[in-house]
Amino acid sequence: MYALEVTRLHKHYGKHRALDGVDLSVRSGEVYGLLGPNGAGKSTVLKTVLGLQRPNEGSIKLFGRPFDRTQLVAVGALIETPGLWPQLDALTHLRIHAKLRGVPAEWIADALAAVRLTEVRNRRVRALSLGMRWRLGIAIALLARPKLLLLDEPTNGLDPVGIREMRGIIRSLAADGTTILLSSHQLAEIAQVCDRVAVLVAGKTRYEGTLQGLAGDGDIEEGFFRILDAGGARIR
Ligand SMILES: Nc1ncnc2c1ncn2[C@@H]1O[C@H](COP(=O)(O)OP(=O)(O)OP(=O)(O)O)[C@@H](O)[C@H]1O
Repeated sequence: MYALEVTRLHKHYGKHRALDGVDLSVRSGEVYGLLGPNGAGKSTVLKTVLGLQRPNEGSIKLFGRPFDRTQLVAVGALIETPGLWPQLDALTHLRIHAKLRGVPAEWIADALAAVRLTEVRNRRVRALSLGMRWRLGIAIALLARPKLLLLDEPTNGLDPVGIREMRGIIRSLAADGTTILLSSHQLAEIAQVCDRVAVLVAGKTRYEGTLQGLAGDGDIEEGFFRILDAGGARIR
């Protein structure tokens, strides 16, 4: 059973083909990594899956059915930076989002615990570390108990402690049954948490499979660069 299937997805901005044939198949319960250099199209894929961008061609299936917006209640996402108010505390953020989305207030405690922010729930955002702000963004995404969670570069800008913390959170969410699709341009990050990966180069899927398959006879990094070189990777 697939949580998400993306087939021959195209997104053009004028003459620029941001997505030029993307195929992905994310199995229910797995942590799936979307890898690729800057400009490869990772964020555009996530935005298209969320209905924030309309594709020019291709299809998206969520939980085995063709995409329609009503399925998005089961999808949580943190794309780019979380929109937070510096003067409000973490708990107030979650209360506001719960109210707006009709989520029972009792679910707030679970979202806080899932991202390990229970202790600092009364701290204002301006006094939270960058890692804690990211985790609050994830807590907001988790409020409605999504089956599929999309995370765009969840370790961007974090120090090693923040990165380790994020990794632990991703692993425990997956252990609890949430399917996770995360994008990164940092191979080492993906290698530590993902079951399978796709490598996008210039808007095309150039590899999909396990990390062992990506490594081939060498190491994962060599396999990754081989695919980038074969796909004509360049900064776009
Ligand atoms: N709204 C837009 N208008 C025009 N071009 C865009 C727009 N959004 C993205 N692009 C272009 O589409 C391509 C893919 O961008 P995207 O942000 O999806 O890449 P990415 O893989 O997420 O990169 P990064 O790792 O830098 O975040 C890039 O060349 C980008 O400049």
